[in-house]
Amino acid sequence: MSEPRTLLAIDHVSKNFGRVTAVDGISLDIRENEFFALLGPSGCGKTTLLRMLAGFETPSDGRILLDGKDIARTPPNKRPVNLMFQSYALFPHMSVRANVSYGLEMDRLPAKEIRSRVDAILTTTELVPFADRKPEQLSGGQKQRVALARALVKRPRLLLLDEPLGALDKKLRGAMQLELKRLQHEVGITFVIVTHDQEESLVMADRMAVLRDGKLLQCDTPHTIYEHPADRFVADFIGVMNFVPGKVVADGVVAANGARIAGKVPAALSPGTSAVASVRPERIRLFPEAQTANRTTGTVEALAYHGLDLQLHVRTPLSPKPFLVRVTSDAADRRPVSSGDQVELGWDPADVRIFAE
Ligand SMILES: Nc1ncnc2c1ncn2[C@@H]1O[C@H](COP(=O)(O)OP(=O)(O)OP(=O)(O)O)[C@@H](O)[C@H]1O
Repeated sequence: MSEPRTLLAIDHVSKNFGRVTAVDGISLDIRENEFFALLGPSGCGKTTLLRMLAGFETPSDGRILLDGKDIARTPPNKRPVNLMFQSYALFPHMSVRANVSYGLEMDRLPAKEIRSRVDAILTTTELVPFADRKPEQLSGGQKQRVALARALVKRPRLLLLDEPLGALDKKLRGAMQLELKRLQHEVGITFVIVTHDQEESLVMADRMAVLRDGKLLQCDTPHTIYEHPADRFVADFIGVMNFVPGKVVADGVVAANGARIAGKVPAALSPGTSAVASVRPERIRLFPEAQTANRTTGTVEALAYHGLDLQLHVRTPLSPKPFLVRVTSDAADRRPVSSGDQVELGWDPADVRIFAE
């Protein structure tokens, strides 16, 4: 397979607002035709970074290269970049078609070309039946698609989306996540989306960057970030993780109560240092086979059905917080458990991740 081409190179970019460093020396490459997510808790600097890509903020330091050309100081309207706002910013008095045509009319394109481009994008976004309606006559999801159509019709090299699904209810969000991904692949435009919703990035992104306090913690595929988080913060922020605090030994961590959790110790952690061993809820087995290396017993404190799986909270001697364990409903049916039961838990050393405290 050929190497993916870099469309946008963010090179040691920082942004200070007075004494606040909102973005702190971030470098990352975004590839052509990629669905890329910027993710992090509130205040981590993701919106500021997006605004610098759009041209609404100028970096205090560093370069932003689009196709190798530094655009850090190019005004927004001179960049082949479009920003879709969370509020959609549709013109209320104009029809869907007029909203979508507007940008091309401002660019003074020939009427025939405008018509064919607008028709094509209305079809892609499944808005043809609503072309003559005003925004107030549309549902939230339809408005979102109009905003998207309006941004895409200009054929930007890069489309920036700031919390694009933030205004939608949970069920519609799920549907639109898949819809957005489909559209992105269909139009072949690079998308950079900002979100604080880790589930959303896992579902949609080809690759994602996790930010905290203006710094880049990890940039990779959702799968790698989920399976091999760079540090404890990422492990905790993405998905659910069980943590066992303790001290490093050669081949694992010894918990406070003396139990040993076997796992691969990162080279940077020398024996005797404080660390946490961690394991995902779906990697834990109830009533494991005898040879399972890591095991503990605990008491079921609570259980909740989530359709396909059952989530258990199990109090163990390993950590102050109950372990979260996810078992399939099938497995739970074969050997039912209820609140108050004593259970055995087991997991493999290969599923253990060890981090500095
Ligand atoms: N114009 C500004 N002047 C001063 N400080 C700012 C300005 N814009 C952002 N900041 C600060 O920079 C930091 C990063 O803000 P930013 O909006 O980029 O975060 P965010 O990750 O997008 O957060 P949220 O998810 O809450 O929108 C915050 O501490 C914020 O208060």
